[in-house]
Amino acid sequence: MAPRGGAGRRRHRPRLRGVLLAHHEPAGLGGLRVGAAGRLRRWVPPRAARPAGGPAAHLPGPARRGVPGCRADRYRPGAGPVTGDRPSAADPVTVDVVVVGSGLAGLAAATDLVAAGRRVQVVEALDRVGGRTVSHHRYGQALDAGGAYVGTRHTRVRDLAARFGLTLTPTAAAGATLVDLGAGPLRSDGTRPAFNALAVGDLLDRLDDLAATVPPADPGAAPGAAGWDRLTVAAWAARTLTHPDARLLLDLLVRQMLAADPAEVGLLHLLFYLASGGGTHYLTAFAGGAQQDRFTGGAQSLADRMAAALPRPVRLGTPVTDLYPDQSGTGTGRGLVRVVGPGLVVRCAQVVVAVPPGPATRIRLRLPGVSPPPGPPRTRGAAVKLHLVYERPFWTDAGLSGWVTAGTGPLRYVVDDSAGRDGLGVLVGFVTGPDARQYAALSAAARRAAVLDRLAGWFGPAARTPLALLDRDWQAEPTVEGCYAAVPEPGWWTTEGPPWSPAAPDRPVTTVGPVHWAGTERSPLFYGHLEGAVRSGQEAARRILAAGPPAPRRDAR
Ligand SMILES: Cc1cc2nc3c(=O)[nH]c(=O)nc-3n(C[C@H](O)[C@H](O)[C@H](O)COP(=O)(O)OP(=O)(O)OC[C@H]3O[C@@H](n4cnc5c(N)ncnc54)[C@H](O)[C@@H]3O)c2cc1C
Repeated sequence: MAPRGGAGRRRHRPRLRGVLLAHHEPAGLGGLRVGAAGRLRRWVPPRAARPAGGPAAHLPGPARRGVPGCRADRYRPGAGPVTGDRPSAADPVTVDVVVVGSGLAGLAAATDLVAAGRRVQVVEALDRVGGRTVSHHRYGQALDAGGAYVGTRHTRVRDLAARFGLTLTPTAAAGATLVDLGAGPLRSDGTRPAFNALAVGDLLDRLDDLAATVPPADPGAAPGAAGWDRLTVAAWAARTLTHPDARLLLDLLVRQMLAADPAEVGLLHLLFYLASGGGTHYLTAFAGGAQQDRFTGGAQSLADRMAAALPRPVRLGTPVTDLYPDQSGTGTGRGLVRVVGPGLVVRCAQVVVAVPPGPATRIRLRLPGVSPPPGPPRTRGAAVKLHLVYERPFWTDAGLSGWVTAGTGPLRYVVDDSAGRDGLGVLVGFVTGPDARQYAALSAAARRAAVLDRLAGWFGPAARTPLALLDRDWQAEPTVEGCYAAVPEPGWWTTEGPPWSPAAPDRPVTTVGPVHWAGTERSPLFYGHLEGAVRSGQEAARRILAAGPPAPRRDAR
């Protein structure tokens, strides 16, 4: 084994401590920071152009350089126990399982495999763990720039949180919410816009009734699947919903839940998502619903703790590029896989590829009989998440909860993530779908003006002077490609999906030979949620363990 902290070791340096956004933001959407004088400073360098060729050419420059955000010293970017500066190493390190990706799916798989005695190496493209969970700490408060909320039914995430000593904070909002459908804000006592109650009830019942006919494990088997898959949600609404309030609410729901335009989403995908996640009421509810709690110390703390508990440090800053059959082994060394990336060669019996569907297609599979990974190949989800930090939650003075639902962009949703009424005020905003694409194209000044003008219109002039305004564009993440989760093109489910069916030989499966695909997009339950990610990782580990103990390796180290 290569010595830890050898010549190639790059120590983690918290060079951007206190800075929210990372280097992989695109040109035109860097991190924004409001200075003491209230002026907004741009501090994130624009995205570098992609150089041609090179071992990691499939990732943009900043991703190869590594993205800061890792806080634990035991992660060793670009070095560590795996060794090697020798992609052709004749005698690379051998483990039982390599897990590609250190999001919650990969870490859940690694945690279970290690608990069962397997030697596991996690390899991560970025210089931090957590994937779509990223927490930043400002003014003593954790700000979740990615996945944040944990629902009452998200039992696997809750179990892991308890196991790793983490606490959850309820997100319940008190006070009136605002609804702005274009003619200025209206107060509402519920969390949903005060629409025509009959139209709303009818819409939600219809959606839930249709979703109840969609088996999450095989959406294509639903009686109406063929027609629903190619029909967009927008087309279905125009055809079926007569009340304008029902159409408007459906539009808002799709933008909120899927971060996509209803004209881009197939009806079957929406119904599957509802069936997978627990239905309209559960998915849109905070108290008692899918947004019941958030991690007190930030959602990334779960990934940080899971990674820190692994015997082998996560190998950071190393995008896996290829899976090769191992040619060097003899006897018991035969049948192994070589997992290769820049400066990385590791040999293993099994591989868990716990990366989102888009990036997964860029890992070259050179193993005989292993087909390209299944999964929605293209995604239409697009999200920018913002945090505005204020000296206090001043909106509560007016009896407001901090919640806003807007019919026009850029900010479609605002929620209150303040720790309490006596501390700092934290508003979280979401820009989704086509709004996110337009927002990302604006200059920094124009983005700031657009956000603060909107908030001032809802909460008054005090909204114009945040201590900090931070935004993160998930469209630009080369290791994710679309958020919150992959939204397949209309027609995908009945032609190529689902991405997990183990039974049907003519369909893609999540395990082919020694390769197991995981990630929230491989989970029939709670697809797109933290819970789906954990379940998929645990399922990959279960399949590996069910296959029996690893063969003894005379070359094992
Ligand atoms: C803005 C936003 C808000 C969200 N809000 C919520 C919420 O409130 N509640 C909720 O339940 N869910 C939410 N989600 C969704 C949730 O965050 C994801 O479902 C979940 O984190 C996905 O975990 P994963 O492990 O499947 O994938 P990821 O977290 O994407 O992890 C994949 C990892 O693989 C790495 N990787 C990619 N390619 C390679 C490679 N070639 N080699 C090595 N490593 C590679 C990536 O860098 C990444 O670390 C949100 C997501 C976003 C973006």
